[in-house]
Amino acid sequence: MLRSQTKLMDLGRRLCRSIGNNNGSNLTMVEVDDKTGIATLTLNKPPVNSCNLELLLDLNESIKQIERNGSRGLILTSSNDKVFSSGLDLNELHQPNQDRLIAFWRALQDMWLSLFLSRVPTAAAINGHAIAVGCVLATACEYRVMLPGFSIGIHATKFGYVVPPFILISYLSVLPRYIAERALLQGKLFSIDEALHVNLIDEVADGKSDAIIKCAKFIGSFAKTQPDARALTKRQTRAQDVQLLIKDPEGQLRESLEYINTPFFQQGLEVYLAKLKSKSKE
Ligand SMILES: CCCCCCCCCCC/C=C/C(=O)SCCNC(=O)CCNC(=O)[C@H](O)C(C)(C)COP(=O)(O)OP(=O)(O)OC[C@H]1O[C@@H](n2cnc3c(N)ncnc32)[C@H](O)[C@@H]1OP(=O)(O)O
Repeated sequence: MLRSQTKLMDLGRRLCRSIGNNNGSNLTMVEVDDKTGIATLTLNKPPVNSCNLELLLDLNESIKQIERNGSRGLILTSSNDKVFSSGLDLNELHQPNQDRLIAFWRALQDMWLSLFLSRVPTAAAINGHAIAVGCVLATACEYRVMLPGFSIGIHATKFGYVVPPFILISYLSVLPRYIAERALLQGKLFSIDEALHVNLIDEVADGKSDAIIKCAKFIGSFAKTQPDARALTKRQTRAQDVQLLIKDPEGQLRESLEYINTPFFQQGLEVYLAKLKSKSKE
């Protein structure tokens, strides 16, 4: 092999370094680009990145790991080329074991706070459908780039789910109130053109690598800012949004659990899950 070829291969190997998140699972993967210092955090729970307890814990650990290792930014994406995330794993909510449900909802609240308040610049390369909490993951980031042909939004009310305040806030942090309210009440899923029109997403990309490049460019726009000043300013800007969850996480947990355990919610969920299963068998 030519020396120049070996050099190129070494460079390729050096460009992205995988870092673990200490728990040895592959539910999320983190790779840091050695050149830019930007970490790509990939959701990797087949088939559709539905967020169960393990994925939420793993995601939270990876976000913290990225902050600890001094990465310059975080790009959230998916290993599935059709689905960014299908939202909460509905099996976690259906006839739940109460201890697991408590752990699950705590993990959801904690993960959202970690991502929403992350010290580093965050961007989502949305390379597939981003449904309900899938959309919440994207809106917790500071910037969104999406590929055409997919849907994004929170359609909970269509299926009889009330949305908890932090999910509401993740919409209100990127959309004007009247648009957020209307979309939530309609249970609307946005096409890419609609999402771009209301600024639910910032840019359209023509492929995953293009989306990652655009996200990296956004993160690069903070190169001349002082990281601590940026992080503190972000925290202050978002302080009101997180007040409820930070001041009273257990109260928020209790309210959600009470609602999830109602026969009304459980019956509706049963019908929805059956529909989802029969659709996937068509
Ligand atoms: C006052 C306080 C109130 C508190 C209230 C708290 C409780 C309410 C919570 C309200 C907020 C809700 C948030 C959520 O995130 S709920 C999740 C909503 N998500 C969905 O509805 C997505 C459903 N899925 C789809 O539409 C499609 O799967 C998708 C477009 C994402 C992909 O389609 P595709 O054709 O590629 O894949 P399949 O549909 O064949 O799915 C493959 C298998 O995966 C299963 N699946 C899909 N999504 C989920 C899910 N979210 N949870 C669990 N399982 C899911 C699907 O059934 C298939 O399974 P099988 O292969 O086994 O049949």
